[in-house]
Amino acid sequence: MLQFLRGMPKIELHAHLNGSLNIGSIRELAAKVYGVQTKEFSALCERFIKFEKGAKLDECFEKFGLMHELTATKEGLESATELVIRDFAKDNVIYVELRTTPKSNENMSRRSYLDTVLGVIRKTSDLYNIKVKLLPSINRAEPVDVAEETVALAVELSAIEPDIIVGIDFSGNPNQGKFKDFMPVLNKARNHGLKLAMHCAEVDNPLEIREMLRFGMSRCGHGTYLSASGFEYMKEENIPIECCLTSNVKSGTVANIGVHHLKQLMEADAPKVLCTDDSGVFDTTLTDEFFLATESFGLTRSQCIALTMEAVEHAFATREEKLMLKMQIYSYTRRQNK
Ligand SMILES: CNc1ncnc2c1ncn2[C@@H]1O[C@H](COP(=O)(O)O)[C@@H](O)[C@H]1O
Ligand SMILES: [Zn+2]
Repeated sequence: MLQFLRGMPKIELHAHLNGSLNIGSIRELAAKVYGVQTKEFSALCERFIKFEKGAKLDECFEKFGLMHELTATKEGLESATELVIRDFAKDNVIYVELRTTPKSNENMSRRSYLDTVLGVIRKTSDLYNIKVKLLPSINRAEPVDVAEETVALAVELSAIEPDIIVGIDFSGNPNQGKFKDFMPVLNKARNHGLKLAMHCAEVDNPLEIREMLRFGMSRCGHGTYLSASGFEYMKEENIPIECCLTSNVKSGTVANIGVHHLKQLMEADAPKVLCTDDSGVFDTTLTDEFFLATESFGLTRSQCIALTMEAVEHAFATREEKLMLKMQIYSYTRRQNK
């Protein structure tokens, strides 16, 4: 099964750029950014992927600091973006929607942050034979005027790169910031034709969850705390839940893999996609996530293929792109069945 899943062409719809830097790539990047690698740095890396049992979601957000330091320069960000794209391609991901929060510091403005990432995407898609889209992220822990700048840039750049910038991600620590404050800016993005992928119901906040469902979205990140009626609503509206198994277990938003809502979504034939979230922080790959799903819920090969086809349906891609992706997946299944 593992071999079948490794070879399967896969679709990744929920991946944060900085969170997707795996340990090997962090070391590679650190060697570039800092010159030589120290023992202390290696020890730091080891600690970085360790999650104590009973870890809380808040702890995850502290971990991003390490990568943010490595990607604080144009060179660091360029290398990181290429490494992440390379690593997804190595795992036979044929289509990835990367999300990232544009950051400004003494080296870069938010515009140059996005330009840098876009430049690498343009350069590496063909090199690694992978289709890459970009969703600029709004970090809910930051002020609304930062979100406004991000959306203005996304709107402007999507007119220049409509094949790459296709949507906006709403993310950040769900225990910080109020969704309601971001509604006008998210609405603006939507009115400009950008799709909304929103982290929703990652923590138990019924009032906010209701506000988000009323507001609507194209895809829902996590949905770990959706109520029965919330799940029903998602099914009725054909809004897929982006299920990130390892992320949810390690960050403690589901008690254990056995009770993950993927099982419920499969049984209800409700829309869902399997994703990694932060493959670096959570030390996983999309292949690992599929394997975990087969081990935990008994998914068969054909169910894995069906899940992949479902991901194509929910991708923010054009009809032609979806057709090409489906053909690649179909041709893999035909080769396997020979
Ligand atoms: C664990 N579940 C999660 N829930 C909410 N937001 C998350 C997240 N995982 C990652 N991020 C968001 O993505 C950023 C890292 O990538 P970028 O610097 O943007 O590329 C984090 O700082 C956080 O804002
Ligand atoms: Zn996420």
